[in-house]
Amino acid sequence: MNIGRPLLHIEKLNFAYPGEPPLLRDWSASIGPGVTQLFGDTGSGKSTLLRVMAGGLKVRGRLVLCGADLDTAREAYLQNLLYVDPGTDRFDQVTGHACTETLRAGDAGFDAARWQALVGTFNLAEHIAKPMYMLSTGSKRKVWLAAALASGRRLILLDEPTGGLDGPSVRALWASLGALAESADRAVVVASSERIERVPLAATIDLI
Ligand SMILES: Nc1ncnc2c1ncn2[C@@H]1O[C@H](COP(=O)(O)OP(=O)(O)OP(=O)(O)O)[C@@H](O)[C@H]1O
Repeated sequence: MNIGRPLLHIEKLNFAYPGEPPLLRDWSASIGPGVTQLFGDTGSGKSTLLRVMAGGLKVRGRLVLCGADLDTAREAYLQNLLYVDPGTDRFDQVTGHACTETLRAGDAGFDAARWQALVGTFNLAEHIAKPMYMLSTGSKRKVWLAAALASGRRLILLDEPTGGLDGPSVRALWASLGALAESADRAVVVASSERIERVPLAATIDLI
């Protein structure tokens, strides 16, 4: 387990979808280095909370990532994180390569050798030049995961990352997350409705 300085501070968040009961009520947390699991049943709000952390939903409260306040330094905040909504159609019309270029833009710490190795392990070589709309759900997810796992950004947000993945890819994912679990200055938040037992967790956030 890593005990390090928190990278993401979350203070008194309040959020409700229009016409729905609140999902977050004065909710605060700190995310430190290593792997943190966001755990909860279906519908408990895991995906919503990731979207909030990624600055994609308007909330009341405060989010500060590596000293950058989402409200007052939005660009600096977003520059430090990587998140792809698994339901997005944002990349459908571009190739896996172009998608990766977008996800690594401005990321000085992006590890191109690691990315190349992941493309091999994920069996993506024959798909990476195709438009994303042609890829299966699992292959699309692998393109995003390869970019995320090779990223040098300080906060990586993964929503049910094993969804649609074959066995070897799931093992490669856990191996990469196992290495990130040792990190002293980078955080990964993994939303999952199943308890993670394959990597040592820095923390678990239970959404009940
Ligand atoms: N765009 C939306 N508008 C209104 N309600 C929404 C919207 N997105 C999600 N919800 C509701 O918010 C609640 C939390 O959903 P969310 O997808 O965040 O949960 P989750 O824990 O990620 O679930 P799952 O494990 O099924 O992905 C659910 O009741 C859901 O129906």
